[in-house]
Amino acid sequence: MSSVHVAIAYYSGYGHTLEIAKAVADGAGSVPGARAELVDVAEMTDPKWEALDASDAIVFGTPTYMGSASGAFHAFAEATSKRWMTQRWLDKLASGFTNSGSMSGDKLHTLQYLALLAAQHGMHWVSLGLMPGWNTTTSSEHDDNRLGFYLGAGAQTWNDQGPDAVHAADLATARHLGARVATQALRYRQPLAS
Ligand SMILES: Cc1cc2nc3c(=O)[nH]c(=O)nc-3n(C[C@H](O)[C@H](O)[C@H](O)COP(=O)(O)O)c2cc1C
Repeated sequence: MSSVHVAIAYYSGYGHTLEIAKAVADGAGSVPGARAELVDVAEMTDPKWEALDASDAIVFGTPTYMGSASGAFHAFAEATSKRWMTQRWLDKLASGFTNSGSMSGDKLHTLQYLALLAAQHGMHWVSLGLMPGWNTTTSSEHDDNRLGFYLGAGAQTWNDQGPDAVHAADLATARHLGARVATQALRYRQPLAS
């Protein structure tokens, strides 16, 4: 069986987004033939860059700070320009997630930014692939995709709570995203029918 490598390139200032990143990795790693690797973009090293270069898919993750990706994630994104110059990541799969204090908190802008970053690298964006939850009188905040994103996974954690308070539904949604990216990476590896 072919195997695929899903890298989760994340930043987390206070540990909340790290919990989401770990759930994405759990989901990716749960797919037979896939392995997942967490890459903290605040501490990039040559081996970490090489791991991203060698991956089949990169899932970008960052908290939303001031309506966009965090400054540290932006610094990483700027550093990827060396890869952009040679289109080193051309045709890899990509996806993304973000987490913030408010239900909206302008997270969509962060996901759109991550998708643009992927597009600049010529990567293929994998959407969340879940119907929105918590949007009828009979649904609940415990539904997968409770915040109703399509582009990637969006999570919300209370500003006065620690990382252990990350919502179980957001973790489940993140696991779904990781599994979906790994599954798509395995499909993408299949030879084209002649
Ligand atoms: C500098 C800063 C800016 C923030 N801006 C936003 C924002 O625009 N929208 C929002 O909903 N939450 C915002 N927050 C809250 C964080 O997104 C939230 O605390 C998140 O869980 C932090 O994740 P982390 O622990 O992985 O850093 C901000 C927090 C900080 C520290």
